[in-house]
Amino acid sequence: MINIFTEKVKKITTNLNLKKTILLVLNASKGWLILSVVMILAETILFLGSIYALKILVDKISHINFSDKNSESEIIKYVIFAAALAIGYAVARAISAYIIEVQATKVAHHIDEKIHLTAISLELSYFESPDYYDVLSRAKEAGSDRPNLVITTMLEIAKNILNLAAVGSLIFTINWILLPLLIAFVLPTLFVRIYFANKQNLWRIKHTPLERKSAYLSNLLTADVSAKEIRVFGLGEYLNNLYKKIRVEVFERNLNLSYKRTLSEVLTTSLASMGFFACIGYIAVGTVRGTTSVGDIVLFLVIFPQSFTIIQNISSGISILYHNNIFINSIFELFDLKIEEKADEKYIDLPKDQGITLELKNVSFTYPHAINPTLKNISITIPEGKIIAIVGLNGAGKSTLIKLLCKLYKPNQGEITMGGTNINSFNELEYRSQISPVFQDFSKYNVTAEDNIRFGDISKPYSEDDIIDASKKSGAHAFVEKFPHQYKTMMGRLFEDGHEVSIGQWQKLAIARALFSSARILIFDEATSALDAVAEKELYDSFRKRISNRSAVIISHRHSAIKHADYIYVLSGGTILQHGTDEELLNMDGDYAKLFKTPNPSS
Ligand SMILES: Nc1ncnc2c1ncn2[C@@H]1O[C@H](COP(=O)(O)OP(=O)(O)OP(=O)(O)O)[C@@H](O)[C@H]1O
Repeated sequence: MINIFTEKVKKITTNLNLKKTILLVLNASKGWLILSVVMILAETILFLGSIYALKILVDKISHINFSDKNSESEIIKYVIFAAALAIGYAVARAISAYIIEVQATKVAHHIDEKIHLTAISLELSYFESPDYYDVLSRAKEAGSDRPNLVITTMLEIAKNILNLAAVGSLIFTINWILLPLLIAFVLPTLFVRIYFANKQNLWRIKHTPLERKSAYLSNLLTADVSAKEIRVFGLGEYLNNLYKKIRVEVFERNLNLSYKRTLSEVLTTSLASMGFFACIGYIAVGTVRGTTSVGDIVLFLVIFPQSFTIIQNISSGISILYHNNIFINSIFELFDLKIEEKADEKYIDLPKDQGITLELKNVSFTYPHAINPTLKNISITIPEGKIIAIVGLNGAGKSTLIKLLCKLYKPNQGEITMGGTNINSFNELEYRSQISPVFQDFSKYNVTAEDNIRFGDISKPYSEDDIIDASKKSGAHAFVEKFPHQYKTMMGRLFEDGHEVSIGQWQKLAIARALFSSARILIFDEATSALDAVAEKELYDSFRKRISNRSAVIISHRHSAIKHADYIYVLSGGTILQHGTDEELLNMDGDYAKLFKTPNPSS
């Protein structure tokens, strides 16, 4: 699956993905999009009208009959008419800008939401792929405004094409030769912009990994999690130099492209200016010869800068479309992943009568991108209502096994069953609602203390008693009740009035979270590693009472945590070496006895 994804990423081309973008924006804000189109049409009509009114005004002034008493009032009428159109144009532009702003916000929210929904629905294995992070980082960058920018740019291009057609027809009324002359001089600007926009996009695709690396280093230098080590180990300067090296490399690679683009733009805009003066000369000579009017010169002087701006706008609009295309593609790439994953899956209900005994049958597993398997031919049973412990040295594969039990990864060989049915047959959410883990690298949520606990089952109706009950069982209640706002206290220091606690206290909140859930299987992966010896002993000595009749899987390096388990598996190098009760294993001459027979101070 990862390989398919990598292939898909490689296939990103610079083709414009306009149809999908339009549908996306229509989905987010149909009404506002229609309004934008209407306003753009109004703007164009008013723009044209105001310019043409100006030309008529100048012609009227230049042909004025000074003996005619009505001519003054007639001129004023034309001035008022031209002014009204110009004001109408200004108002239409302001309304358009407002509509576009509202539309942009709506689209940005819609896309952010879709990106989040897609990210949370992806299998964990996607997070193993650097390609995924490249696409995600581009999609996130694109998320807030780019699809809308593409639509507004398209509307702008459409508006400018309409304006150009209108302006072109006005130029045509002066003299037909001016139009092809102008196009010939201005067109190279357009081509140069499109060419370099395309080059810039290819450059961006190539450099996303480098950009991500520098963003990572920048984050390391500024984030709180790394602040302590950076100071203690004096890593600041070293990391900053690494960051600077990447920035300089990216800058230098981009410089060459920028240099070529600037040179080409200087040449093409000079050509356009030559065209302008050639036309001015042509009309000026025509006026002297009496073939063109003063109004024509005024019209041209107003129109030419306008038409030049319009053509510039069209070309920069096209370059914006290309420029944003890679980001838009990344968004669709991300959205498409979800559809691929979830299609055609049919689920069966969770077992009711058969119980929830979990069984791993000859399970083997290799991480995506890894060469060697982490788990080899593992068979373990977690009977309903029993406490099972898994023991092993660092890197033995214990946490990996937990990830498989949580259905975060699927085994490459063998199967995991619940109540005799392969867990792949169950709906993921439903299956996971039966499993409540405390991960080794549990999350510290910067929300209230009670929400830290409620996150164990957010669908459960709010009950303060249940929250406090779980909190007491985990040992968190003792410190939470001392907070000024008890369970309403904000945890962590990211937000105002936040209360930072020790790592052991965070861990107690994580345990309370797992206990709060109604899941029938609890998993404690090094869940008490930061607890003091007294707190850990208290927890495990009455563990059965605390978890009532639920099943549990405990992973720990401490004998005190596992000795009460009903059955213990010893894992080494991804295989089960030994299994039995604590007493049986201690009496065997194996790894378990070596680890735990000589009591250590913490056991
Ligand atoms: N995301 C990953 N991608 C590739 N390989 C991984 C990944 N996570 C772990 N591994 C590999 O799997 C092996 C087992 O890791 P695991 O975290 O399951 O060990 P563990 O028994 O829980 O160790 P510890 O006691 O240190 O927590 C590691 O040696 C590592 O090489």
